[in-house]
Amino acid sequence: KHFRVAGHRRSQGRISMQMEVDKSSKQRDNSKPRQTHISPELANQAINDAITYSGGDVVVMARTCASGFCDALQQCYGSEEISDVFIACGSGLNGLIGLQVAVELQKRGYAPAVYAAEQSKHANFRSVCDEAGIDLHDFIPSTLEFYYDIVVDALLGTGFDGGDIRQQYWTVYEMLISTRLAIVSLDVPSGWDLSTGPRKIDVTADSFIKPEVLVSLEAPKLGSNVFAGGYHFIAGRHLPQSYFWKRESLFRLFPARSQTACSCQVTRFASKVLMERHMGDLDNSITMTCGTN
Ligand SMILES: NC(=O)C1=CN([C@@H]2O[C@H](COP(=O)(O)OP(=O)(O)OC[C@H]3O[C@@H](n4cnc5c(N)ncnc54)[C@H](OP(=O)(O)O)[C@@H]3O)[C@@H](O)[C@H]2O)[C@@H](O)CC1
Repeated sequence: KHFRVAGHRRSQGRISMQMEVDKSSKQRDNSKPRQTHISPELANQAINDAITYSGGDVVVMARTCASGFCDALQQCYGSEEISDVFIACGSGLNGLIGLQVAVELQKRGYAPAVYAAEQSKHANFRSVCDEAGIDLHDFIPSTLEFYYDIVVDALLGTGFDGGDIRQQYWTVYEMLISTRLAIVSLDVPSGWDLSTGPRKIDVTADSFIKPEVLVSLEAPKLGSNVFAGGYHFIAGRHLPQSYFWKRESLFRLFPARSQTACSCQVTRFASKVLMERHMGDLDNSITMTCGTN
């Protein structure tokens, strides 16, 4: 229901979707190359501006991001299909949003459990989890794959320094690399470089996180260009698209801005699956095209 389709029409055996776009699209300068992912510098600036937009309150910002993240997760894994969600949180804002994801998922009928790798810089995880009735772990259960259906990766985001993963994170990081459960990553898959994605050394060793779903916040980061999972959403959109294309050339236009809902999916495969869900059973022989791909 969050995938806003303005209308569709059949022509020459194809269905083309017209998606709502920001009014800012009318001001685009088409002489500049189209850019679809933002640089680390702009990503970090966007964090501060998103917080300012939220009245300077990181918890308010985190809740908005969490709500959009949960919309995305729910579109891929409905609460009637899965129940137990293991959420790995780091000490920064990424982890704070992970905590808010747990609270939101609990309200939506899932059974989330939180793992905190390190003490948070932003919240008292114990009191939030106790108040919401959410399990808080300080260890990774050896039976993880037996008890949980999916894993949320909210460990390291744009604040990852690009160096070796600190020792406190090793156990959970190893789990995220080796688990057979599907991973839903928040903003940036943990350990990925903001510009290039998984580091070369990790790719060579085939030792990096491969999420099935990626939920970018505000805008996709350059490194997510190499994301090869099935579904890529954007959520937590505090800032208008014009914010990005004014600062960094042109930005791909996404469907109309919504603060809480995940408002589009970036991956082609996801488009087809989601459109099928939204439009009912479709003839498989019909090729679908989507304005955002
Ligand atoms: N982009 C956007 O548009 C928006 C982004 N937003 C969100 O904000 C997040 C960024 O928040 P953030 O700055 O708190 O960074 P994040 O990644 O959560 O924390 C990093 C933590 O990890 C640690 N750490 C660092 N290196 C490490 C290492 N090698 N090994 C181990 N640990 C390491 C580091 O510790 P420190 O070095 O500081 O002691 C710090 O505590 C971003 O991901 C997104 O979710 C929203 O605000 C909305 C707009």
